Amino acid sequence: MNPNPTPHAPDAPPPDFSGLWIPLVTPFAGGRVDHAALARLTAHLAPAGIRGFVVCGSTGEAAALSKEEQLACLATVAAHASGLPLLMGVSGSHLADTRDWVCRLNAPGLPALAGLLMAAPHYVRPSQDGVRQWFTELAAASRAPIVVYDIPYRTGSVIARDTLLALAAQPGIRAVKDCGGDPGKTLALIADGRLQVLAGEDAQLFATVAQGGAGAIAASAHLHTRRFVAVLQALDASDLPRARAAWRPLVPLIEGLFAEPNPGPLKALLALEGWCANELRAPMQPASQALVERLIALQRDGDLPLTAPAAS
Ligand SMILES: O=C(O)C1=N[C@H](C(=O)O)C[C@H](O)C1
Repeated sequence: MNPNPTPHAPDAPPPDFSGLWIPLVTPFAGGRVDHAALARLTAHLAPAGIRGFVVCGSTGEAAALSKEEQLACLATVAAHASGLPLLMGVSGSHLADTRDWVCRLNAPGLPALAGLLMAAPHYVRPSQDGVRQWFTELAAASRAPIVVYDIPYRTGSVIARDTLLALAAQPGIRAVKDCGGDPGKTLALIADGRLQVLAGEDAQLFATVAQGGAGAIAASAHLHTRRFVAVLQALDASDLPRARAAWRPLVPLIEGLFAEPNPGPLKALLALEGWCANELRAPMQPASQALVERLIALQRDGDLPLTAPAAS
């Protein structure tokens, strides 16, 4: 495993996105980004065996952050990530504006990015030709390689299997975060082998990696981080009994964390552990009390006590 994917360049070795990536929450306090909490959480998670961090993904409530806030989050995470690689979330629906943002993220003076986690254009629902143009033009504008974020239930844009396979021919497009909800597409991409397939639905982590996927981007892994890493390591070692034993206790937790819109339930548990306030930006809402109580009971009565991530 290459420990530190390098920015894309024609003569550079292909970057390696395998392993576990944590899409960080963005802590808020009194309506502002709480950089002290973000720094503490980043520093705490970095030594847990993860591959790296995603800054400003959907879990990071990027849609509710200004561009300046996003750059400030990137700076804070870069300063506390112990040199781990960083992916920056990028989304939009205005091609020229998004290209400008991609260029800005690649500018000298900003933390070097291992890649951009790039969603299909949201709301506008272009044809597959339009989807291809979106990724092709943005990849061409980026020095950092692209991880295609396939998440039709958030964007409204389906990225068809053939479109992903066509995009795989482009040197700047190297991986996919798979939330596509199509097991056949997942398997076809793994079999094709040109794009590294990262599970983007936490509940799919085991199946995707067992079938040959390269890793996962999983919000749940803020909690019990070392156990998530152990699942991937056991799968990598083809040790199915060990992988299953590590995985099964995580499943009810993952179900609970996604029973209401992410990152509401996750932030509630992180707040109970003292990592951040239980605060989201509207229109996102904190998790319901009923779900929080269910999650607390799950942790209290199950195999996974609610503890600080690095100690789990
Ligand atoms: O921010 C992310 O990246 C993730 N987002 C997904 C979502 O909420 O749609 C969940 C996944 O765990 C990672």
